[in-house]
Amino acid sequence: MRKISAAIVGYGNLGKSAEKVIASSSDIDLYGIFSRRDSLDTGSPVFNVADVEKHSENIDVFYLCLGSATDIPEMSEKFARLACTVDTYDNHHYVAKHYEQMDEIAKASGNVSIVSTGWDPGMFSLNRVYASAVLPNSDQHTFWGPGVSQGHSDALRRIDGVQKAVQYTLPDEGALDKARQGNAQGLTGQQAHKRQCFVVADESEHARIEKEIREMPDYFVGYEVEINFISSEEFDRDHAGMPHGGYVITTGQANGTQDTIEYSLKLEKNADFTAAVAVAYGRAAVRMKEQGVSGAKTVLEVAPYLIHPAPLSELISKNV
Ligand SMILES: NC(=O)C1=CN([C@@H]2O[C@H](COP(=O)(O)OP(=O)(O)OC[C@H]3O[C@@H](n4cnc5c(N)ncnc54)[C@H](OP(=O)(O)O)[C@@H]3O)[C@@H](O)[C@H]2O)C=CC1
Ligand SMILES: N[C@@H](CCCC(=O)C(=O)O)C(=O)O
Repeated sequence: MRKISAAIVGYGNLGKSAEKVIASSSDIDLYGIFSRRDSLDTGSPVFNVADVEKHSENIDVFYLCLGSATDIPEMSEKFARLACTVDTYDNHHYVAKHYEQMDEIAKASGNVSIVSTGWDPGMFSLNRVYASAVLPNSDQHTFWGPGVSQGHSDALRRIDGVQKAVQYTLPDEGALDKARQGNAQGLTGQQAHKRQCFVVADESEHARIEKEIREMPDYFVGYEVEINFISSEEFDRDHAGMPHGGYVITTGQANGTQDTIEYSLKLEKNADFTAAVAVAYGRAAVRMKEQGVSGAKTVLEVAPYLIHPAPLSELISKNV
């Protein structure tokens, strides 16, 4: 069978992880990496994003490993005109708008754009829907962390004057217990998490940067936010890891009897897992296009077998 020809767009944490996942996927070849920078520290072919049209005939799917805060809204449409795309866009507030915009372009170009893959949105979205479908009057809560949110860290790094930054999402353990016991009705995500930031910047910029963080909609407004300015040395020493994870907890009743559904992830490196999910969805994008589908799709609309490298018959006999 012909291998899928894939390209990575953006070579940050996610792009680097996607490169490794593709290298270990026997059905996918990496055509190259498109970046806004001219040179990257990689053995893979590197091209400038400005030249993408020259290469697009050779590419089945673009993995858009770009930041959600500003890159995806500004750059994703161009790639959907050229081939299938997969992204991990995670600003929940604007997912529906992003989906609509990508749908229009992907339909017009005859491609499939799978939006907002990864784990949240992504695997957690699937689990929220599976659980609420079978327990319709349930109480459902999502908890993240403790761990590094790449989306929030990227948003911090987009602030003028920020040299390095990371954001840890810290769940309220008491709220987590209450959700497991079915006693957390009305609890919001903002009440259940604290956002802890470590930022490297010139001292003269601290006050302005702190204000911009606290006033950033969708990412920080409404949360308890802790901001720590630290030295570049301390940052490199203490904040190199990228663990994360979390839970989707659903409690409710089926026919008057009590049920709890819990899906959990414990990730040593957020970027590696997120890339693994995105790369799997690239398979689905290419297969759906071959089946005559076009337009944008969320993970809710992609049949599970389409993301798996094994044939459907094998999956049925082993797993059903
Ligand atoms: N849905 C989900 O579950 C998840 C989603 N995500 C999403 O993934 C997005 C990307 O995260 P992440 O990879 O950590 O973000 P990064 O900040 O590491 O990378 C974002 C972009 O910045 C550019 N960049 C990276 N490093 C440098 C550098 N040293 N100098 C200049 N530019 C650089 C790259 O583009 P270029 O090569 O063009 O310069 C890259 O594509 C997040 O915004 C988040 O929304 C992440 C985890 C989970
Ligand atoms: N989209 C997240 C993954 C989900 C965790 C999360 O949303 C958070 O920590 O706030 C990320 O970018 O790391």
